[in-house]
Amino acid sequence: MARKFFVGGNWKCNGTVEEVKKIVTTLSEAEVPSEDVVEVVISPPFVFLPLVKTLLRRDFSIAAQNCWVRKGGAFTGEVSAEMLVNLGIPWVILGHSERRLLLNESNDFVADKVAYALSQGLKVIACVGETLEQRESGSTMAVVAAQTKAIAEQVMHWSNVVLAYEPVWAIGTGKVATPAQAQEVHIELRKWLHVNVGAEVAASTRIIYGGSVNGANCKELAAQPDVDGFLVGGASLKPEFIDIIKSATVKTTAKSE
Ligand SMILES: O=C(CO)COP(=O)(O)O
Repeated sequence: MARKFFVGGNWKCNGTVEEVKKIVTTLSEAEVPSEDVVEVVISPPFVFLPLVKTLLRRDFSIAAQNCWVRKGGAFTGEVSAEMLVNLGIPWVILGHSERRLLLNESNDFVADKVAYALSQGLKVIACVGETLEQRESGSTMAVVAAQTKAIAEQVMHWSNVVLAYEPVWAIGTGKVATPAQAQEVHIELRKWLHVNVGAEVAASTRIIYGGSVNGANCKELAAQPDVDGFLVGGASLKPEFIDIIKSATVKTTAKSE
C-alpha cells in the first residue's frame, strides 16, 4: 500500500501572533506538491491553534503538540482531546522526547494518551527515539521497540497513527542522523510492526524522521525507502520548510523511474 509522504512542522514553544501570521502567510504563498503527494500538518502551540486554523491554507492540516491523558475535568493547565476535537483540530503529537525527558512522561503514560486521543477521533503523531547514551550503549532498537510496544498494546487501528522516529541526540542539535542511520531504524521499526502487529499495518504505517531536518539534508533522507516523511522543529519556522515539503517529490520521481 502506498504511504503518502507526511511533513509535520512542530513549532514547539515558539512564536508571537505577529510571527505566526508571517509564517502562515509565507506557507500560503508557497507552491508545493498537491495533497495527493504530500500531507502537511502544522503544529503551533495551543494558544495559536484557533488563529492558525483560521489563516492556514486548506490543503494543510493542524496538530496540537500534546493533550491530556483522559477526559477533561479538574486538571489545571491541561488541554483535553475533546477540546481539540471541539476546535476542529484533527491531529495531536504525543510522546515527544521533550515531554518524555523534561516532564517525565513514561512509555505507559504516552501509550495511554495515544489510546485516549484515538478514541476521541484524533489522529496521532506518536514519537519514539533514543538518547545519545542509549545509542552509544547499543540499545537504540531496544529503546524504540519498548516505546513502540507500549503504544502498540493500546492501538487497535493504526490508520490514524503516524510513527515519528526522533533520535534525541539529533533534535535541535544540528547533528542530523545520516540517511543510513535513519533508514536502519525505520526498517527495524517496520519489521517490529510486521512481527508484532501485522503485515498490513507494517506496510501502510508511515514512519517519519525528526531531528535537525533542513532544506539541505531533506532530499537525501526522503530518498530512503522507509523514510515516509519528516517531523521538523527549527526549520519549520523558516521559509526552508517549503523545500522540506517539496522533498516529497523524491518519492514520486523514484517511483516513475
Ligand atoms: O523535535 C523535533 C520535531 O518534533 C525536531 O526538532 P529540530 O528539527 O529542531 O531538530
